[in-house]
Amino acid sequence: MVRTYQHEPFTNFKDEKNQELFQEALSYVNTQLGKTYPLIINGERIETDEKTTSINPSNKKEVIGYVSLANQELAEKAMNAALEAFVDWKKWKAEDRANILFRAAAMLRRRKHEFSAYLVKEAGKPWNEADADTAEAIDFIEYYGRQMLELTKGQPVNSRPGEYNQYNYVPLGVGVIISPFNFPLAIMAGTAIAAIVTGNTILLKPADATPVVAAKFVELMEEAGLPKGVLNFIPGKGSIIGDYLVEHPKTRFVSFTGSREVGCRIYERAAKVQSGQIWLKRVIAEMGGKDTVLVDRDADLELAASSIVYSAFGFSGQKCSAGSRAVIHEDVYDEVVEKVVSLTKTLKVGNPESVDTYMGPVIHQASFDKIMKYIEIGRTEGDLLVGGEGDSSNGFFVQPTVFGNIHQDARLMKEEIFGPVVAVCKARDFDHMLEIANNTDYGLTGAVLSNTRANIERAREGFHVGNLYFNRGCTGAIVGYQPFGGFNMSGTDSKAGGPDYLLLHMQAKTTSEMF
Ligand SMILES: NC(=O)c1ccc[n+]([C@@H]2O[C@H](COP(=O)([O-])OP(=O)(O)OC[C@H]3O[C@@H](n4cnc5c(N)ncnc54)[C@H](O)[C@@H]3O)[C@@H](O)[C@H]2O)c1
Ligand SMILES: N[C@@H](CCC=O)C(=O)O
Repeated sequence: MVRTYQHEPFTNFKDEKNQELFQEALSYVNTQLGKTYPLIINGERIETDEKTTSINPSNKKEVIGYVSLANQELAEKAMNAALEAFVDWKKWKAEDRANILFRAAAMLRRRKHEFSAYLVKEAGKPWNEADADTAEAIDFIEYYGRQMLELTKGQPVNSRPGEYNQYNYVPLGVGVIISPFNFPLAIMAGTAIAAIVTGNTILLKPADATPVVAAKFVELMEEAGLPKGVLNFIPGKGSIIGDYLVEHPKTRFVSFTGSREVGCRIYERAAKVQSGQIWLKRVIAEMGGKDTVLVDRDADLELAASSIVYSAFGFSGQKCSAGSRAVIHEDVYDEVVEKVVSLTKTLKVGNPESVDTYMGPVIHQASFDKIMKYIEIGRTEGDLLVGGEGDSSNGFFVQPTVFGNIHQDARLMKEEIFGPVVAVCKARDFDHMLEIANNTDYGLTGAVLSNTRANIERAREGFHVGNLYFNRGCTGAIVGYQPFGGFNMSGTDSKAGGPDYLLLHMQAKTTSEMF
């Protein structure tokens, strides 16, 4: 019997033994840099002339790997491979599919630090963030494997005398999985695995900046026993193969995680029924956020300050869940801001290969430029309290930045920056705090620091986000504990790591037999 799901514990890097092991993993990954990675279509390795160079965002000169890029012809080849593989894979027993996942999870657990070390090098994640990303990937695999074992039983329905009714779930078909750079292992693996364990076959297009860790994961899934053609690995440019596959008449569903701009584009294009298409495509789209930490007048102010700081600056603010705005009751505003500023000043920014680095780089030049542009906007919209500087000479480093006295309707309060910048806004009372909390197009995460039960209950009902946290920060959802996904322009609220997630990859079939 499969043991009960429990989330993968995080590594304690205060323990010197763990530090040594992680250092060894980094050294090993250093010996692996600069390799080339092919597409994998129906198990066949295909090298293309056009390749993307994946670099270390902390050190632009360091190449993590060269990764082949698919064109439309190869995307078509991958589609055909996935269509063919679907014929057999959909008939596999759920237990057999789940067992491949459980094996993969065990293998990934054994190579945990190695995968995390790739995340340090390719995504610029500090050790603890990399470790959490790998742990979450393991969690998704373990959790979805178990969910499938339940879902395969179907749901009970009533039958009249002489009749036998059944209600079961069947897979959809070929899915296109498009993943973002910021959880290059967890979200890539979680979205891919959910589609596969439910009996679909997939085309996996990883993020442009982080294809190597995805390639390593695909290799691992092959080693775990995944049959050829079930997972086809096709890195490529969104504008070339992304649009092509989203519009393809044989695409049955698209599972996208990324920006609002691209998500909306996919949603619109997938909705158009193409010639030869015999279904309405499903789209799972998990998009951006503009997430808020609210601080009530009676909150624990130390906890409030640390919740603001760690929600804003974890992984350099590059989380859809990042607390990029703080709304503070006017009675405690000055005190909380002072604590936020002094805590921010203690954060060590630098190369994430060093164990004591709190914040590494942002992902690439375009991101660096965008964040620096928002810092300029912030200077005109409020008071720069700390940070504000960036240096992209060797890597893409931006100092953790806090702006105070930002008006509730300022751009810094409304637009996703996706970097280490937090806007702080003063509120008159709890009503005003809730009004500000709901004043964006997004609805992903939020946190409320309060010791007033009535206010907590009002927020529970009236703070319109998919993931709402009380007396803690607004990042760090755990698979199976805090299913994750947002409202409004944050996406389709798919709730990754939740009990309903796999159903999005299946359709229900009713059968009724007369005896
Ligand atoms: N809601 C969530 O669960 C969640 C989780 C992680 C990240 N995000 C969001 O993701 C964004 C950051 O990630 P990103 O910068 O990688 O996002 P992005 O939208 O730039 O890219 C995401 C993926 O879409 C692909 N893509 C680009 N153009 C495409 C097209 N025309 N057709 C198909 N695919 C295309 C990219 O190559 C990449 O693989 C942020 O907005 C963040 O909030 C959301
Ligand atoms: N699930 C992650 C965020 C994923 C998006 O970037 C969290 O809860 O912090």
